[in-house]
Amino acid sequence: MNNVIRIGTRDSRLALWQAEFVAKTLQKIGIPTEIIPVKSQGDINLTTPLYEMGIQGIFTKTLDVALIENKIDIAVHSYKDVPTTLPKGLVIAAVPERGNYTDSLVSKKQIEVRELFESKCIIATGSVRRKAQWLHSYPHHHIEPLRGNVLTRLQKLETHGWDGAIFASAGLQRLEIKGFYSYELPFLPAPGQGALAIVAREEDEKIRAMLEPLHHSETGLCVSLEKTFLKTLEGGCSAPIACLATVENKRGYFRGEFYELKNFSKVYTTEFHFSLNDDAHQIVKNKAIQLLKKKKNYD
Ligand SMILES: NCc1[nH]cc(CCC(=O)O)c1CC(=O)O
Repeated sequence: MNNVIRIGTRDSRLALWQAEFVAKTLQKIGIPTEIIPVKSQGDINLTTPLYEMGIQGIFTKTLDVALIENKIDIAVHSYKDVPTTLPKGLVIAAVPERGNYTDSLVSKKQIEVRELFESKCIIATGSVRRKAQWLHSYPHHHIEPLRGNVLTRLQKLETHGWDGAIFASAGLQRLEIKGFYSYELPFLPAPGQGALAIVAREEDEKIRAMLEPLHHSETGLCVSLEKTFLKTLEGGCSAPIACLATVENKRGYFRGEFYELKNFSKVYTTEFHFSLNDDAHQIVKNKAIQLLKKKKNYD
């Protein structure tokens, strides 16, 4: 290898922004980079809802292969798109500081809270988590399926008669979306939302060392706890899952929930503090198992 880090990324505008962000950060510390965009299966098939495709890591697979075949040195992903288990030989080498982790409702017209309660609104989202959370709050609304990258989804919102669509706030901010109204929602996010994962080959010590300055350890801990929560629950149910770990004044705080698939009015929630010295992963695992037991008692 010469000294240029080859950065692989999906070719959506958001993915390219994120890869360029990592490239700039590396350049600032004197490391030259080259960006190599790659098309992913998740971007090619835009009609099937993701949760029906039944493939883990649909957005990351092509880049995993490129890494293993040594065509790129690192892959930059949205952390939430990275499956709970990476292919053998690959590791998350760095997690930069998290951006905005919230979801936002985006609309063409201004929306008043009163309207949400009084009207039968049509809201578009392709995410079963967002659908569950939205219908939990507004059971009288209708959800329309919506897939595609951020810009495609905004174009569809522009041309359809929907009242709004739900997006990750981080994506809207990174692409500096203008011309729409947007409202941050109080929902718990998808595990890892708003954070990036920089994946490298496990054996590539040199690259891993170069990435170390980009790692934000609090973000790294929080998002990996969120993935542990997801992984533990995934073993026991296929329900929509949301959670958020935060650290304030050296103290951790975790909130998690999952929804009954056939009845979104039913939600199982947990919240607890964790200390940064504890085995926080074990605590999260135990709390997730307790939550699954609660569901079994109810069934
Ligand atoms: N599902 C696709 C995806 N993966 C990451 C983001 C945005 C950035 C992030 O959440 O980290 C998005 C767009 C969205 O959910 O609206």
